[in-house]
Amino acid sequence: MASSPLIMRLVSASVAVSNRASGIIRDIMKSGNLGIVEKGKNDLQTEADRSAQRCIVASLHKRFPEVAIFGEEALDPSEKIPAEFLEHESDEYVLKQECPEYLRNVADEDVVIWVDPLDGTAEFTQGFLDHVTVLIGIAVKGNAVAGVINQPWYNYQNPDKPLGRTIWGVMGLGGFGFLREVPPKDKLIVTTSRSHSNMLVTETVHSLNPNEVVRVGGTGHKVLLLIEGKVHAYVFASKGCKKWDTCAPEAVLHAVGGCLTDLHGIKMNYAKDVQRQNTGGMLATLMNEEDHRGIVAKIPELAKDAMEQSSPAPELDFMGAKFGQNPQRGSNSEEKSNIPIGSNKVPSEEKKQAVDQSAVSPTPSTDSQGTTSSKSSQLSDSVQKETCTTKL
Ligand SMILES: Nc1ncnc2c1ncn2[C@@H]1O[C@H](COP(=O)(O)OS(=O)(=O)O)[C@@H](OP(=O)(O)O)[C@H]1O
Ligand SMILES: [Mg+2]
Repeated sequence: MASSPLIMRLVSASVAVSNRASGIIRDIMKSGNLGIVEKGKNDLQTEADRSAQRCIVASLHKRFPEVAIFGEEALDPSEKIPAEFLEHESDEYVLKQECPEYLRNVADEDVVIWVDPLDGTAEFTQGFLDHVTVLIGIAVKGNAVAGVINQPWYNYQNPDKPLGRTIWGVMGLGGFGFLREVPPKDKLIVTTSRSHSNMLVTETVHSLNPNEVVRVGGTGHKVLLLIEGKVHAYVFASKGCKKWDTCAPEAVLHAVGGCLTDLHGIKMNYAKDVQRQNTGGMLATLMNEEDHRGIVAKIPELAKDAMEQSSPAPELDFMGAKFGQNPQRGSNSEEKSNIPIGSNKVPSEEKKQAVDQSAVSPTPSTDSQGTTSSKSSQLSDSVQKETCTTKL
């Protein structure tokens, strides 16, 4: 039997290796020996970040030696990797899926893999374990086309259910491993950073007149909130986010018809020679291009002036569609056998709901209803509620 196209082999290997990395992260937390190192201001690294990266990069490199892989952590490439860190298996369910036509002949040299072995390190060290994700993003000619988001502590409050989950997606195929709900139509819920906030980050969020602000850790976690329909937009007016933070989340968003751009509305470039920082800030939505651009238009000039203009990825010929015109969208389930988001096999009712969602037109609120968090003093009067999930 002919082997699957490179992209599907990469995704299936990434799903399997993300599960192993997730187990390593949980084991290190259980051991209580986090080995915290301060890389810079407000920038931590733990033994879990290091070990998870060793596992992911070594496993993928062994199987795909010609593919460029960049991980967040600067580690010694010559160090010996323990045998139990190497994942040799692939996810069979991924391999059974059909590769979208436009990705069938991708060559090794067209691909860059961006790895954040533990997104949300600050929250990890503080015990906000459900904010943690493992991110493996796959870019083709600079475009984020496939990604895996593994959440090691999903279901931690429900011991009857399996701990952890793996969400993955391929642009043109769909997104798998999660349930999507239509977000509320009569309000605007915005998510942003919990641990890397400042006046500009906060003011930019408030300029959108949100009814609710959800401050949680991790880029992966926030994009999960977006694709599950718990928030309408993820806004971050900071240059601090890096390519390994955004590549996998952006790819999963693309797979379900969403988009991630800088605050000027320019899409990110994930080619191997790009600068690592997303200096244009970031905006992610699961809206159509017009609505996404509507949010971009509301970002204040002050925030745009403070951010650089990103150099966009070259246009990828995606089945004739351009950025924001990804026709895929639908519903999904945690069960692997269920219909993937983005599949053309989406039932019509689910399709309708999803289309309705894309037409969300936020109603600005003018009354202050009080807030629920200690950050409440920073909120503008229009914000009714600010939330932060509880510690384990
Ligand atoms: N220096 C700096 N400045 C501003 N923002 C930054 C910085 N470093 C990382 N990030 C943002 O931090 C989040 C996750 O990053 P990491 O996975 O590297 O972990 S850590 O929390 O920073 O330790 C993620 O966002 P939040 O979790 O929402 O804060 C990144 O976008
Ligand atoms: Mg990160």
